[in-house]
Amino acid sequence: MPSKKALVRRPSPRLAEGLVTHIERERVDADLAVEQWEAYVAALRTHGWETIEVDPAGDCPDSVFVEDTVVMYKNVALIARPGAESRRDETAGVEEAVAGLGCSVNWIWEPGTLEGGDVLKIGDTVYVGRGGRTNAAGVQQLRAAFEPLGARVVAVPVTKVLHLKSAVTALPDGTVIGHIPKMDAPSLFARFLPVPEESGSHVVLLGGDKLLMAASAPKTAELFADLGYEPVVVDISEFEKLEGCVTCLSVRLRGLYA
Ligand SMILES: NC(=O)NCCC[C@H](N)C(=O)O
Repeated sequence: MPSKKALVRRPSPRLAEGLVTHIERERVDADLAVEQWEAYVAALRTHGWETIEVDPAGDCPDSVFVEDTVVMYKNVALIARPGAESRRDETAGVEEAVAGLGCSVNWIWEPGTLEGGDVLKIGDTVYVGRGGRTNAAGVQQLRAAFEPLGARVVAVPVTKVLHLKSAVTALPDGTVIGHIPKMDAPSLFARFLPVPEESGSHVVLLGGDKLLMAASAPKTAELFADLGYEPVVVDISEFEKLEGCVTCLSVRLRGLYA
């Protein structure tokens, strides 16, 4: 039976200093951010996920975006090497957490850079965004780590958004969803459904028909409900101001031998 454990990481008191690359900086309400994070974690728990808090990294403003620090495939945790230098200190605590859970640990090494937000897994196909945070050496190292385990790694150019998963994720049946104006190469995806809002392209699969989504994508939530899915909506406005989305606030550990 697949594990239903998920890593999360409490927001740093320095959250408001987090990086902003493709959008204008807006003031972040740190108290509201903590409330929203708690509601996000509660939504995971309500839907059967055991959440594991990685030790907070108070000095790292972006550490709440825990997805960027590690990529899981089967029982292997590939520790990222963030393209953003200010995020490099985030990985130590995550490495400790995944090793403690019994994962086999591997690493992206210099000169490689890779952030987990650039990696979208659909079954054994692993799409990796080559963009501002993940370089060619990072893509090569991801291939070398996961192809021997049975993955097929597909590299995707990303120039318009922060990470691949800022532009596309996938429904439970593997249909890729994305907001076309933010995508470089929609034709790379064989079964593709366009969505009307940028943040509508981000879903976390909670199990069954349930999709965790941001409150900022009401039209897409309606579209998914009409297709027989059950949107579970959370407000993550304070994280969106820092280019975060629902996917980046957790790492689901689905391949663990629990
Ligand atoms: N996977 C993600 O979408 N991560 C969002 C990271 C946002 C953070 N402010 C950053 O620029 O690194």
